[in-house]
Amino acid sequence: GKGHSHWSYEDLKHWSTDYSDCGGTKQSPINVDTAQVIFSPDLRPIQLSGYSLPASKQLKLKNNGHTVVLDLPESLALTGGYAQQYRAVQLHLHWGSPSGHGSEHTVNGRRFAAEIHVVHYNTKYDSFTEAMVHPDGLAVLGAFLEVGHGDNQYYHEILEHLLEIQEVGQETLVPGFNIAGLLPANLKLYFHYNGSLTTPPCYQTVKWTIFNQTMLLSHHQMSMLVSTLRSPDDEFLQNNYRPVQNLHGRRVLASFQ
Ligand SMILES: NS(=O)(=O)c1c(F)c(F)c(SCCc2ccc(C(=O)O)cc2)c(F)c1NC1CCCCCCC1
Ligand SMILES: [Zn+2]
Repeated sequence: GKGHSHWSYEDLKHWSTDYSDCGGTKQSPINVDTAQVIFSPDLRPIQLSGYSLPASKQLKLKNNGHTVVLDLPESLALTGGYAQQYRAVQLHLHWGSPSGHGSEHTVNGRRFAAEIHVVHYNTKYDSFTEAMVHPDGLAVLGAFLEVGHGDNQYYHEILEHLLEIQEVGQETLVPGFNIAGLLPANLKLYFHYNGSLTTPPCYQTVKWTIFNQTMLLSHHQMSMLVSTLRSPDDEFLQNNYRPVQNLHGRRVLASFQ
């Protein structure tokens, strides 16, 4: 997109000179200190509708130089858990390298191997470009990825195509599948806070939901994720995570004790 391409995870200090919101007081990601979260029993289970897509529905998968993005149809709707309805825009991943973890959010200082973000916009606005400049404009669902036993069949639907989009700007088509399979089965246990996009323009317009349950991928799948895509400087695209940001007094809510 316009202006996105010249920033990098190496020169984080310049983000706020080019994009003023990046220096704001409601930035993401954050560290979740579980001793400081506020148990909020009124937080409802997250409900996903229309997430199961037929294989006939082709989805665009792109290496945009900063991550791998799967465009999502607006038919995917986020209903429970938020006061208003949100519709899907895209999903993407953040990861580390063979020698280190790369989730964006951390829990009690622990960084997980990787993190998925499913980005939605509030349907009271006409489009996500309009929504993303309003404080209640965006809702992002986040889940941590770790190495476990056996391949994850849902992540396989994306990871098996990474070789087709190794270079920046390359895109391919992926047959539809149940996108909900990329997120935990238990959508009741999550942290919730108000924050921002973790990339320029860093708009402070995201209601974040970070699930407590972690997704498990095989070791081979995780190594595919961290060592396939190339970045603009033709190195491996790795460590595409922003350091955690100061809470500046924000409270993190938890739907569980
Ligand atoms: N964690 S996050 O949600 O803030 C996030 C990142 F951390 C991201 F790193 C990204 S990718 C970087 C932004 C970008 C670059 C190029 C293109 C393109 O060529 O199409 C598109 C986007 C990325 F796309 C997103 N999500 C986007 C934020 C960018 C602008 C609005 C689009 C929806 C959400
Ligand atoms: Zn993200």
